[in-house]
Amino acid sequence: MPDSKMDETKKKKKKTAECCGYPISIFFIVVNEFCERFSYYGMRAVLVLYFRYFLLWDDDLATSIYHAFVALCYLTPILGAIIADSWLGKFKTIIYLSIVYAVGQVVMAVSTIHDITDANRDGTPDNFTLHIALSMLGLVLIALGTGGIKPCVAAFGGDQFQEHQSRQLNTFFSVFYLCINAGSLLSTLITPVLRAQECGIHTQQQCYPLAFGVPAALMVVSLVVFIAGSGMYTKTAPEGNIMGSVCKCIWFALNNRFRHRSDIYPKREHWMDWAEEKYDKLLIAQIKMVLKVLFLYIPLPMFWTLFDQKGSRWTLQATTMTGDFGGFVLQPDQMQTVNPILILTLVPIMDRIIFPLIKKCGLNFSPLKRMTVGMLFAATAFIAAALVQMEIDKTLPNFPSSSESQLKVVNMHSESLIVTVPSQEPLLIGSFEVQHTSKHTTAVSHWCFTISSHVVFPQSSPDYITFDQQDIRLAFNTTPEINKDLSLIKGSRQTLIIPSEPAEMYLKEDIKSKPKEGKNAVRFVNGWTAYLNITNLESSLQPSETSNYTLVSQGMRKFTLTDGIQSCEFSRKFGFGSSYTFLIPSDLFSTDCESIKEIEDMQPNSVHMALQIPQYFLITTGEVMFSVTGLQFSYSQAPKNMKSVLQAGWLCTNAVGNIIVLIVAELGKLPKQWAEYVLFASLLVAVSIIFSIMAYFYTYIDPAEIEAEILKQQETDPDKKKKKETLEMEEKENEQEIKQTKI
Ligand SMILES: N[C@@H](Cc1ccc(O)cc1)C(=O)NCC(=O)O
Repeated sequence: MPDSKMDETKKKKKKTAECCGYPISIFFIVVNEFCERFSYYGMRAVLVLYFRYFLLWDDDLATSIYHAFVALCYLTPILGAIIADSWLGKFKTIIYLSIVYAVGQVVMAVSTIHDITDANRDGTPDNFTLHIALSMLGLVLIALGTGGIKPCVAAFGGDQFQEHQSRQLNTFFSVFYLCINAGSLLSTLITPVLRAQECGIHTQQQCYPLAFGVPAALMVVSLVVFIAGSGMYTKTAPEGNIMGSVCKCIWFALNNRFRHRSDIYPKREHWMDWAEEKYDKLLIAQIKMVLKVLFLYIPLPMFWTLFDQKGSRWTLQATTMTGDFGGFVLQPDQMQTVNPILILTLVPIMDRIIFPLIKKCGLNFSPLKRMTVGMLFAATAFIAAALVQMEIDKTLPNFPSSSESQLKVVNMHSESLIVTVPSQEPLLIGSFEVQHTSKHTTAVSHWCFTISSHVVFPQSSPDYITFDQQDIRLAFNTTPEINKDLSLIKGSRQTLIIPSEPAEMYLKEDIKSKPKEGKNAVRFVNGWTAYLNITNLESSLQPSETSNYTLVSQGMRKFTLTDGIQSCEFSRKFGFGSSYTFLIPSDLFSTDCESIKEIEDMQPNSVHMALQIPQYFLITTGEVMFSVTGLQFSYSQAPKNMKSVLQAGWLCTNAVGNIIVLIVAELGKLPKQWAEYVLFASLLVAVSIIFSIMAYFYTYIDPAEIEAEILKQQETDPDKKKKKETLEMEEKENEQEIKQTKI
């Protein structure tokens, strides 16, 4: 009896312990997956912050390395699958690669301990090279581990089920997906909190070691749980270098087909049948099964291209919205946790209610149909995102185009001022002219000119619009008229600060996009007669000086202003994404900071983050239909000895999707974000139509049945023995050739 058939028979005969119809070993596998996903997503949640604020990389480098790491995590599954199916088997591969993974997590956690190189005890590492080297080593090990075990764990879980448990097998993939999301949800909530703690041996710093240490510990737990179930698993042994045989067989078929390209040779049903002269029918049939599924996967990366943008584009969209939900405040990046929360509710609803209902209605909602509908849901999610974006666009400030400049004038002089700019009506700006709005006074002694350079200043240099003596005139009631040469940078917003001594006026550049991460940009103009120290600002402010912007989070923020002798406190509640210039008058301390006036440079965000819930709902419904079904489909349609390989193929669609996101992000963007969302939605609709046509021609198979059928035929086939002998002889010849070449 052939080995493979013997394994199959053994599997059928072996009675596995069951609970409610499920093999007990499944419990260890789903707990293992929960811990592993906790470890992976927990580490990922704080990774960019670690790059940015611990290693002090800039935004671009931090995000590029982050995306490269994620892409690597989805490319390594193919390696894990080859090791499992051809060499070690799934069980050993999971154990060995989990050890690599856990070591990687520990190395990563160690790399975040600032004290290991902080000899001067100033709270910052002294040897960044060591921290970078350790963290890169850690990340490579993690990518190898997490990607390597990923295709094996799902397939190994599937292997635990026996033939009579096909209903339970389908449920397993849903439960598996639930565990992934429960683990990731918990960790994305917990690790940022751990990071926000302070810890350290010599100095107290943000606690990255804890934020990375807990995921490392969970990975060790994951490994221990998996080993604990060791005695209960059904383990299928690898059948030699299957990937090598597959490649050789395909190569032979292609070559043979080419050699017999003339019309005199009779056609064969499939191009792989040209390998029949040399290779086993079973292997050819198995390769055909895998190729058929892999061909079907070609359009799938487009789904992931849209799906993975919820972590980037949608989070950026959230930074231009407000997250005040009354009882609690949601930060823009926390909005992503809506996805696993919805998964935890939608998977049971789909499995228990929606799919059975569809079945009851007599509709055949086959896996490939589900996946197509999932893609359409994702496309609709992007239409919803485009509609939200249009609402946001209505509230965004009118930023200058690349050929325009915007100028604002702030008059801190004691007299009113008339400003004249060519082709604009002269404007009168009172001294600290104020409108009383609620508790705080709002200065209205400013406004914006939007100046199109090509219209008003045709003689200007390419980068600057230069106001010459005649161009801008500032007239006070008593002071003589002042003319000023000003250089306005094209595409920027600038503020002309006129201090108490107007001749010392100067330009200060304004923020010209929404502040990052939904924060608020604030700055102060010092109208007090001496230097001032203000909490949260980098350095003290000289008289008449304007500080750079500092970013503050949403909520009540307190600033203490002191000149070294006197001090007062100024508090203000901030929303999301606003920008303010605070004018400090000369009566600051006598009014106990009450006289500080604010200029709203940029309105706080007004569109609510709750508007993103429909798009999250749609994309998550799409994910349940597409991803859970895809996982199940990849397992059910794969031959017994190539289950991990097809799982890896499935994960590869995700890697390609991620790479497309990277390319699209680098290539030019459409001028309007909503248009980009509509473009992506249209592309996915087009791709899902192609996929549905491909799916229409796909015939579902039962690989085990086909394999058994072929084996039965081969028992009675006299040619088979001959072919096997030829194959073995050729392999020997090959080996000898290699030996001789070496000599
Ligand atoms: N739904 C995702 C998991 C997830 C969790 C948290 C997020 O902020 C985003 C995504 C999922 O199930 N992915 C599959 C996997 O194997 O990780």
